[in-house]
Amino acid sequence: MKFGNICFSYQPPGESHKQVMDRFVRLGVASEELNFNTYWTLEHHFTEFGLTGNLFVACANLLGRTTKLHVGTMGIVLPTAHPARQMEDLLLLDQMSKGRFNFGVVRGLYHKDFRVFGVTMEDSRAITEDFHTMIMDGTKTGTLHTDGKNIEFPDVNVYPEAYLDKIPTCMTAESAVTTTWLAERGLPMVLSWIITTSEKKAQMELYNAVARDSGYSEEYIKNVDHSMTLICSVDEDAKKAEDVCREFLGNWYDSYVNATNIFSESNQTRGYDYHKGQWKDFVLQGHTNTKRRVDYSHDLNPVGTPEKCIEIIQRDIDATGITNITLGFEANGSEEEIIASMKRFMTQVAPFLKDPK
Ligand SMILES: Cc1cc2c(cc1C)N(C[C@H](O)[C@H](O)[C@H](O)COP(=O)(O)O)c1[nH]c(=O)[nH]c(=O)c1N2
Ligand SMILES: CCCCCCCCCCCCCCCC=O
Repeated sequence: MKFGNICFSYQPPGESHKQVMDRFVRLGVASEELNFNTYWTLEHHFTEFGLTGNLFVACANLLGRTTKLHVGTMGIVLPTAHPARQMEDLLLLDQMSKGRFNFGVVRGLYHKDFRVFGVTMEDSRAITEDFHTMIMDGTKTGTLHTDGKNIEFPDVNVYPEAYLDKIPTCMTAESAVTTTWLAERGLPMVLSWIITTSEKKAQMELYNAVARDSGYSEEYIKNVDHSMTLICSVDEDAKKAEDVCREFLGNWYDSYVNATNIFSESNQTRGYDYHKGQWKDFVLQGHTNTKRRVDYSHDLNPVGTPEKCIEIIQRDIDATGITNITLGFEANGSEEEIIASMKRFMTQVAPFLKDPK
């Protein structure tokens, strides 16, 4: 069983960038002190939704301040930077952290990122698949090679060479297309926090079926290091746990929707059907009302008493077989509440979670 802390570096109303960034660093150090295995960062640009635009820089700082903690990205928006630059950054962190960096990637959801970095958003899937393959192959051979479909450059040796024989990587998967692509390669998925247990189970069943058809053994499939993300607040007083997150999550969810234009009815961007369909379902369920959206989020995630948190997480473990659990304590708002929830999780929840039945 592995437990991680995921930190958005979201700037809530009334907080300065300095306060957000100071907390971001302190939560990373606290994660090691409280014996979390991992600390995860997210890449967002140009809005208050996330202040960490360069995750290699953010992770370098946290890896430099810690000695055991594994630090990962969840994830690098692969299509928006040159693969040689990303591979150099990856290899430097792998070497300098002695293998404590996890290269987690996403294909991106935010139109501003693509507009500013000069990439066509509708090409995000093809570019992500291309760049991820060339970078991970390059970490093994030392040479970065492109077939020229999405980017053109001569074969280059990229330094330093990898510290680890196999650098850990993962990719966030919400749609069946990404799930399938990862399964065909036996690569780890990061599952969403805002889908039901049965949807997580179905996603794992799809992955496992495609991985089998792609020739991976049952033993291999059983040991792929998938992770699931969850929002977490633990308190003996269930209502307090819910209320302490409510204001923060209400603002965060609004900021999320405002940061991307993909959910707008007039948006015609191809390649995001899953997200558009999910949002349409949410609208039909009344999630344009922030309170209802937060209520739904609370129903799906471990927010409440230790017993409720154990029940919800164990349900997902048993349904998916995933034992790499990444939690968003940041939803608790203040550093005091966040740390308190992290401590209660590690003493009153984590020790009681069991491997899948
Ligand atoms: C847990 C988790 C974490 C992230 C995301 C989503 C989820 C569920 N996404 C959104 C991401 O770019 C993308 O839209 C989907 O996650 C992947 O969609 P597909 O499955 O490829 O369709 C995301 N996007 C982004 O630009 N920066 C990020 O750090 C993240 N992190
Ligand atoms: C500051 C928010 C606290 C809640 C953290 C949520 C943790 C689980 C979800 C992590 C990914 C959410 C991604 C949303 C879209 C990404 O750009």
